[in-house]
Amino acid sequence: MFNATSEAANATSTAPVSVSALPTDLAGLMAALLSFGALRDWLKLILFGGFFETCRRMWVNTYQKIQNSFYIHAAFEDNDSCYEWLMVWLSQQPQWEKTRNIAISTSSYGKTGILLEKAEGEEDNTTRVVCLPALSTSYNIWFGWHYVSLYKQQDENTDSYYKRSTLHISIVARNRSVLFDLLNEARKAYVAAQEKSTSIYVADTSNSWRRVSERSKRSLESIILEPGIKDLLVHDAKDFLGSKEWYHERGIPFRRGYLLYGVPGAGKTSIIHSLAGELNLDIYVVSLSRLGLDDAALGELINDLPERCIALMEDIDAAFSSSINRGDDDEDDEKKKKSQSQEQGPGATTSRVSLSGLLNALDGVGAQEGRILFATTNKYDALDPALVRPGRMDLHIEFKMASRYQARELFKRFYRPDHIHSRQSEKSTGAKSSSSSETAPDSGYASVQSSSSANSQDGEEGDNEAVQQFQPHSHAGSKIPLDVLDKLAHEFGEAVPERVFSMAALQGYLMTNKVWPLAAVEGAAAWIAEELEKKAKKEAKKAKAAEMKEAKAAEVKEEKVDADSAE
Ligand SMILES: Nc1ncnc2c1ncn2[C@@H]1O[C@H](COP(=O)(O)OP(=O)(O)OP(=O)(O)O)[C@@H](O)[C@H]1O
Repeated sequence: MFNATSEAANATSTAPVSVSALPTDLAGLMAALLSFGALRDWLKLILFGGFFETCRRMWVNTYQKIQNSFYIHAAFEDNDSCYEWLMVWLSQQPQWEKTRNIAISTSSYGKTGILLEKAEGEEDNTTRVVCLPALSTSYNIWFGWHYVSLYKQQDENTDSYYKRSTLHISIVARNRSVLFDLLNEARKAYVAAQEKSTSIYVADTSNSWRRVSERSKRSLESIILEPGIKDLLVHDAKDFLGSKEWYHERGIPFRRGYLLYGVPGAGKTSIIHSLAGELNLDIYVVSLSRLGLDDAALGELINDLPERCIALMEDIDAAFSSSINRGDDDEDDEKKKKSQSQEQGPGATTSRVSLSGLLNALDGVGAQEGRILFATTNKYDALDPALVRPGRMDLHIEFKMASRYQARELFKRFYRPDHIHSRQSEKSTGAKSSSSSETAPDSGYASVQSSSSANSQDGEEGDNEAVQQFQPHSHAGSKIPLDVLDKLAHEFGEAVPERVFSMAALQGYLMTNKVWPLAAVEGAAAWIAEELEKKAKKEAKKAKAAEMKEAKAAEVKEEKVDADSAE
């Protein structure tokens, strides 16, 4: 039966048409074409197919139009601040907690996220994790009365190792103001989460800024500088940030640069972090010696800085002169450089940024307005005058070795009872504070030291030796009365020679007597003598090395003269 039918069909479709019978008019032509069975079927298929496709497209277009008239769509790229605001906001939404398909990240913001439990044997744990949208997954949540759909998508077209992703948001709303309400709320959540920390950004391999960590804010009181320096910096930076109009009216580029120079370990980096916390600014670290960074990439990075931020360039001298080392540590640096070049392979250079590239990036046409630049160096004289001229680096501040005043204040701050520390930090964040002249109740194991002070003055110090050797790395601070503390601080200040040790070195020494102020004072003279001896040895070694180098150079010169005269 089947064969009979198909044969009949073949007979119809393959019937020969004589060429002489070909019609000449259009109707005849159509009739002739339609006389081919297969062609007729194809035509029907095309007509029906076309009809249905047109209907489908009309439906999709109409649906999209209807949807667009009810929805607001917005896209947020992950290198933009808005993206981070939304992540913080999202991680705080109660509805978000019920989401089952999520991405987990340890990059929490401030106190957002879930605090993980301590592992066995671990003393403390501060690791928090946040639940973020997973890639290629749709989520629906409510923002007030508005239905919000979220979708995170990865950009597959980028060549770099780090793939960008974009968060798409659709809100059921006829008015765009809802989107801005959401952004306002997200930003507030972000600022609140950041209240006690500063975000640090660095450039990734594709030259985009990426938030890599956050640091707890450090109070300005914890940085001890000569009187007036901190105030100068804080007032100058605050004044600058509030003077946008003033700059614009006078046609002066709205940028400010600070150059902090001087000995290592004097507090240059610390004051920058502290100031960032005080001014509520994030820090963008520009690493001039990053492999692969060239003039164009640097310009791009500087242009991409947000309007209010701190751009930090540490050791700005090192980027332009490979022969420059950091002070005393010539040998260490030489070793470091060698191992770096071995790691990076042959032919790898530390930086391809030129001085003119940096100058252009700093104040070229595209340079971001409103940013504060902080540059640090240990080699002030090695810097090109063009780099440090006003307009690029407006304020130059020298950081010296510790004075007696600084040593005294460091001691007081180091051993101050904990409750005064916390009151001070409350004060620095604007909370109520009480008089600092309050005396702490003298109890607890640190008071063993106080009594030991009395004992030792009486010549009975043997019994406490074992206690003193135990250096508890605990959370408890000293509980010494403030008047005793002042007295000990004065003694410590007197023992420390003026402008010989860095603040970092003094802090390092006090760390060896973490909760024993008296032991710190008593041991200061011995420590100082030891350190001075080490310094003298180092100097002598350095002088000898320089002498040998000179002698070798003279020898080579002599040999050359001999060779020339022999010729
Ligand atoms: N003036 C200071 N007041 C309080 N602490 C200080 C001071 N200077 C240094 N320190 C302490 O010493 C350590 C090193 O300080 P910091 O990194 O800020 O020094 P630096 O001048 O930036 O050094 P480098 O030039 O090597 O980068 C920090 O832990 C900091 O707490």
